[in-house]
Amino acid sequence: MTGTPGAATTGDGEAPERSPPCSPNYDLTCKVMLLGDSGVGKTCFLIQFKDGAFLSGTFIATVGIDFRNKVVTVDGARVKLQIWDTAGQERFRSVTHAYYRDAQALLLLYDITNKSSFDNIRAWLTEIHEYAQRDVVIMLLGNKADVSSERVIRSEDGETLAREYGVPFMETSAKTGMNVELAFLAIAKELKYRAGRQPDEPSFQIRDYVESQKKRPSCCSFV
Ligand SMILES: Nc1nc2c(ncn2[C@@H]2O[C@H](COP(=O)(O)OP(=O)(O)OP(=O)(O)O)[C@@H](O)[C@H]2O)c(=O)[nH]1
Repeated sequence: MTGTPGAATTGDGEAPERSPPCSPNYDLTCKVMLLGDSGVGKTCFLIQFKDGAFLSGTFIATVGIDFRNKVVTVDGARVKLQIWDTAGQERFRSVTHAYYRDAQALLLLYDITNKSSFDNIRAWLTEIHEYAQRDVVIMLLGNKADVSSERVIRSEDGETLAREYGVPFMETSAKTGMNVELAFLAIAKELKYRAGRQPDEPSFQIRDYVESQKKRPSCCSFV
């Protein structure tokens, strides 16, 4: 993705809503951010979810921040996800920090074929705790699960890290689409549940939901 450094580009030609409220009136509008090192696949992940397509070929790093909207229906409610795709490169960090505070959910990606992207997850979580809302929903995603021959991070390592931080985890592929929709649906369900919780409604546990729904890569998860 390209854009103007320091400014939000409007990928759909739609004006981004500043501080969208999670209001039961619209059914619901929620702001989700994609975070993680440069090259882990954030833009591809978003395009796969939005358009069902995979951007292969030359890697063009995101500049600044970009967004797309997509409406999903969960449990009878229409949830508009406003999804912000951030630049993973260090030099854009101060731009993206400004967007954290309005986010209700963060999808934090690493690349299962890139050890440093996994090692940097702790630093990302530190940053999240510094800049994001305290009750922000966080999900850890090990992307590029289709590239089993180049895997350097075991699925178990992702699971262990996620458990340590109390966040849901799954491996994904922006190329094949594995678990991409599920990641956003789980977020939408959680935010819908938080926004419109009825006294008689059973509680929604996002980690249990993800565990019960996620697909695992067809090949072994060991290296
Ligand atoms: N095989 C495979 N390749 C992927 C996957 N996701 C992304 N890629 C490739 O990884 C490279 C980087 O993808 P991007 O989506 O641009 O990465 P990014 O995280 O948005 O990078 P920044 O914009 O710099 O933060 C591209 O060459 C993609 O084609 C995936 O799930 N599987």
